[in-house]
Amino acid sequence: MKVTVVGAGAVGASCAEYIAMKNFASEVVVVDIKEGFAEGKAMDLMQTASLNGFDTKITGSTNDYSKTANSDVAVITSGIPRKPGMTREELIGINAGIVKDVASKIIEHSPNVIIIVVSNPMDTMAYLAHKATGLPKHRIIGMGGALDSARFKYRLAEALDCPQSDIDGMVIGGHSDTGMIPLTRLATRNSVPVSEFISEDRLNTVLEDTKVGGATLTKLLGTSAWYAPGAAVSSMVQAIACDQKKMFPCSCLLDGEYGLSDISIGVPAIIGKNGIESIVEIELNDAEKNKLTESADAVRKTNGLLEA
Ligand SMILES: NC(=O)c1ccc[n+]([C@@H]2O[C@H](COP(=O)([O-])OP(=O)(O)OC[C@H]3O[C@@H](n4cnc5c(N)ncnc54)[C@H](O)[C@@H]3O)[C@@H](O)[C@H]2O)c1
Ligand SMILES: O=C(O)C[C@H](O)C(=O)O
Repeated sequence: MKVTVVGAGAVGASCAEYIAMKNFASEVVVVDIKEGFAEGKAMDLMQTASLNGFDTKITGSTNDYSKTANSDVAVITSGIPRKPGMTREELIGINAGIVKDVASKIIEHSPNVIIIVVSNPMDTMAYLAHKATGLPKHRIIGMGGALDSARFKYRLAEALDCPQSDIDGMVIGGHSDTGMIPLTRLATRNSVPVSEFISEDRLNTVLEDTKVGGATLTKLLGTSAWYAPGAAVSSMVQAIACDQKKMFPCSCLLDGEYGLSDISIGVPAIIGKNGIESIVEIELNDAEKNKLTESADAVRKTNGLLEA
């Protein structure tokens, strides 16, 4: 399994590191536009191999996509991150051009690749990658829901004062401060609804904290987060590499599922060797359906900016 990671910045490097640490890929090629940066990150990471016990070969390249040839999976993290006080949507002006350019270069050298889009605003960037490459819809996946769900579980475990491993929960909808839909009704602690353990008010606080999870970290760090994003991407790459058929909420190009079409937005999907193996249509109640419609309207509004 050969994996390309475009963008050797905070998220790209974290993603390459977690992929290597999980030891399922033979090769990771990191690409960046900044001269020598990807080569430097790759060398630094390779010098952890004997310490951390992995055999994955990590190499770096300054914008030479021939090095990425025949990648099975490519992760797009290139682009600018937000600063405190910004929304992800404000990044579209710079990131759209970068994602479009990078996606075309990737498939030029790896025609059978599965692309995972990370750059923000992620749902719109995934949609753009579909439009720019024309790849079959199962081969472009946006990463957002896996991260948002991990943050939801973190917040739930904090509220219930229990280990995160006791918690199950999922966030669907757009990967934005207002568009995320943490499915509190379906969240459980060892199969028991979390509402049995905490009050409705506390659950609402968990919901709101989850939605602004990225903004909270951006305020603390001065730039956006990278450890959990890198870990979330590496889990999705592993699901493809090992054909795990694992369910992740992720941004999928919809064709009638959940009553939505021609939009990429977070819904549960089975991820395996073909990328998106299938989309899982769970029964939502009316309130959840309305939230998904509102979230989709907001993503469409951002998609509209691509034509501007
Ligand atoms: N979807 C998510 O859940 C999620 C999570 C975290 C971050 N992000 C997004 O990921 C992106 C990267 O974040 P970061 O913190 O790693 O930023 P960063 O600034 O640390 O790294 C971005 C890297 O992209 C490189 N780059 C820019 N243009 C390029 C091009 N044309 N080709 C190759 N490389 C190029 C830069 O040189 C830089 O090294 C941001 O848009 C951020 O908002 C998304
Ligand atoms: O918050 C951001 O801008 C980055 C990313 O989308 C995140 O959720 O961490």
